[in-house]
Amino acid sequence: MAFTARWGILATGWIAEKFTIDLLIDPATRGTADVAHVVAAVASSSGEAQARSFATKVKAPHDTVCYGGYEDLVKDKNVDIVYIASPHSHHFAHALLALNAGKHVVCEKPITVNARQAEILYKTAKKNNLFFLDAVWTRYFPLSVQIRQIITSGEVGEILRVTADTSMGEEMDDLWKRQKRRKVNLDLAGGALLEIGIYSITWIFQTLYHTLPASKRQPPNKIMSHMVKYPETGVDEDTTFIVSFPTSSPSGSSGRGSHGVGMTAFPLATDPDQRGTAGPSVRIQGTKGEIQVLGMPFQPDRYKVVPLRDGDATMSVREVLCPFPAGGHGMYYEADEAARCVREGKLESETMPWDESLLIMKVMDDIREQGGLKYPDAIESTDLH
Ligand SMILES: NC(=O)C1=CN([C@@H]2O[C@H](COP(=O)(O)OP(=O)(O)OC[C@H]3O[C@@H](n4cnc5c(N)ncnc54)[C@H](OP(=O)(O)O)[C@@H]3O)[C@@H](O)[C@H]2O)C=CC1
Ligand SMILES: O=C1OC[C@@H](O)[C@H](O)[C@H]1O
Repeated sequence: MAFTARWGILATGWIAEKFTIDLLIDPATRGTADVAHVVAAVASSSGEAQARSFATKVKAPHDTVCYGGYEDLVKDKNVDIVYIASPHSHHFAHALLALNAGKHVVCEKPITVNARQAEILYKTAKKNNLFFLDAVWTRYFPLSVQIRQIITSGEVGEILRVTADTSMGEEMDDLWKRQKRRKVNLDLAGGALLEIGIYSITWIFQTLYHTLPASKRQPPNKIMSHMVKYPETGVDEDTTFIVSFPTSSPSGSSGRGSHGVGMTAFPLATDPDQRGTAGPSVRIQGTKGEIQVLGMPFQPDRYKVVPLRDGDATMSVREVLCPFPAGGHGMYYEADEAARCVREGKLESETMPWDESLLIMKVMDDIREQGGLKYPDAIESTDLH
């Protein structure tokens, strides 16, 4: 009998819609039989009518309860897990609200503005015996699981370098002046690094750090970066970084270490013609070959394993397709992971342990400090007024 997770959706913006539609897709379509999901409630800070309109738009069941405020949602006894989909400037406050009301939490990326806030959330989850998931969706894709397995199998050798580029090809003034977007708003913790650079960091961490045995994982020993600001608002529009690790994957025994080169930008494009002619967005380079990830780093749907030529004519390139079943966006994989963890009484997922999530926030803090990107005190603070 499948375990059914009862979800409460906090906020009704762009990603909340994608996530909720995915939750409503029959898990059988992706071969999942052990967990299921119901959308128990939806809350909008813009009022109950907005929550109702969202529920109708995503085709939530008629008995989905709609609230005109987040405080009511977290009190709902029929909600097990709250999905936080507000801007990241507000994740700290909203996740704390849910944890203090005794709810498990799945929080959109980046989980907070800085590591200090993330640390408080994880401590609170632990103290209250609640599950908390850093919902950086790509990590939970079968494609990511398969790639991590290929690395740990040793097939592509010792991984020495990873490059990852998450750049959207968007016009800055259009983003800001015409669309008034959250993504470039300093008050909402906008900027390329936190918004999309986190995917480049995710690839660096899930390949160079997470694939090591837990006992051999060590924090980066060097972080270098270059940041370009968007003058209108002061957020970063273009950031490049190198993150070095003392040991290399998969064995962790080599003294060579490894490094990841991450790129992220709004005005430049990873895939300028949207036909993939620029090549892989992520390259995971090992001593016996490499894995090339195709498609944008946040939602890739295929990868190639390319052996290093060593004269063996039998070696060939293998391309693996990982489509998203039932027309889904791919967010159901993180939902399934959360439901499984809650069913098993786990507080954290092995796919994204709390200490790794915290380390990623620390790397972003470091890069921001190097670039002089500070957000207003109101959203960097750990005090809630
Ligand atoms: N995993 C992924 O692929 C993606 C993740 N994200 C992440 O999800 C979060 C939300 O992004 P997105 O959906 O694009 O954002 P939107 O601006 O589309 O939606 C955010 C929603 O948050 C609520 N909200 C609460 N407080 C505020 C506030 N002060 N200002 C604005 N909105 C507020 C509003 O909902 P209401 O009025 O109903 O309360 C609003 O609609 C971000 O942290 C982002 O990084 C974003 C895009 C893709
Ligand atoms: O997090 C994200 O991933 C998907 C992108 O389309 C989106 O702009 C970004 O916010």
